[in-house]
Amino acid sequence: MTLIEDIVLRKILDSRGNPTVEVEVYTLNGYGRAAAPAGKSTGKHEVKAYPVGGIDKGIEYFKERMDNFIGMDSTQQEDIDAMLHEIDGTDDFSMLGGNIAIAISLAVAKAAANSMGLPFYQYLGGAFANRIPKPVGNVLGGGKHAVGGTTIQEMLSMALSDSAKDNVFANALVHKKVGEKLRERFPNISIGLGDEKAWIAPMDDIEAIEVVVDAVREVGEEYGIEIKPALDFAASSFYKDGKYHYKNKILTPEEQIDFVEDIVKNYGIYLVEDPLDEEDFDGFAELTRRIGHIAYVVGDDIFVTNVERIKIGVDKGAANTVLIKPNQIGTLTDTIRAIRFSKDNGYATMISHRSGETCDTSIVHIGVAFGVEFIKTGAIGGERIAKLNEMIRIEEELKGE
Ligand SMILES: C=C(OP(=O)(O)O)C(=O)O
Ligand SMILES: [Mg+2]
Repeated sequence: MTLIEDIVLRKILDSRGNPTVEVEVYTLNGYGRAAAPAGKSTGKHEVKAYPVGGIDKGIEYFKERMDNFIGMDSTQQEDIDAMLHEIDGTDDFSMLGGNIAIAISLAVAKAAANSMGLPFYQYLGGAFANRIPKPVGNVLGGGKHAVGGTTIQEMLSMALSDSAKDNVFANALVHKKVGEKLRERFPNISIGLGDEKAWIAPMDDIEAIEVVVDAVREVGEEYGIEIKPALDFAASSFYKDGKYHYKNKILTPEEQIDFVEDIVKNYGIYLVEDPLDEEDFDGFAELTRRIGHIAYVVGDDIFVTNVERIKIGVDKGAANTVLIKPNQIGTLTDTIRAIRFSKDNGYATMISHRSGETCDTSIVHIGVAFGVEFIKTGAIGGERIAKLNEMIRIEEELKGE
């Protein structure tokens, strides 16, 4: 019943209007579909999204080797993912493409879940899959995701109540409130949205942080919900020649650590992602010593969902939270290993969308299945609300409503 009968790959649009890959897997009585997202501020150590020659080349490469998968049991995820590694034959998916690998890997798992009549999160996590990660939503930003915005890539709202529904709505209200503040401040300028549908405005980083911190406080007070501000610096994007290049200043690595520490302490920032360059494990460790007791220090580009790199972080005490992006590593098995390894070593986890997205909701299900603490998947926007609304549905299901 769970044996794979067919696999279909196609090119579809992502939220930036670029091509991405969607995969359908059929068993005798089940079906699963998954699509890959696309990063823009990608980590140097991520697997290759596509082989040289692009998406078409990767699809062709898979089709020539698809017979290996026909007849395999879709419930044997480790075997499926081992086969993906085997047909690729490299350690960075540079022949098949990590995006094609992850879409196949997830579509197989979804087909298995569907064949067994289970919701995806329950198939993956079993009876104890009952906690919804807290949503962390991008409300104002810049970096590589927006021309003319802040240097810091993302300024986010983290609603922390026990209700996923209230949290999702609270983050959307913070987004709205930030928009109102920007319109008041820039009455004669058109204000836009970046790749993740966060606002973009011509402000320096501190001005923008102040707008977000105020919006978070006001919405929190109005609705009686605990909401905290968070930042994703994506610092590798503006680290050049040993220095951090902001719009209005250039900082040495030591000054960057002081700057992040000051911001966290002065503005009550509860989570900082990629505050330093992706190779600076020692800097991450120093910053974690200084602020790790009051804030989540998250590694994205530095860890790239890769157990080998997370292990270096654990050994050095770098960061206290791991960002989980399935397409950074290319298979569901490797993603789950990264989550488990992080948790076993006392790190928190945050599963994440990419700046280029589809309406695929797999990250929500993985987050619920494995007790991931946070999920970063925007505050508004079609491809973002696809995931946020899925959280609301799963919460209802878990409560038996
Ligand atoms: C979501 C992010 O951006 P991208 O997908 O462009 O890497 C991020 O840096 O956390
Ligand atoms: Mg990031």
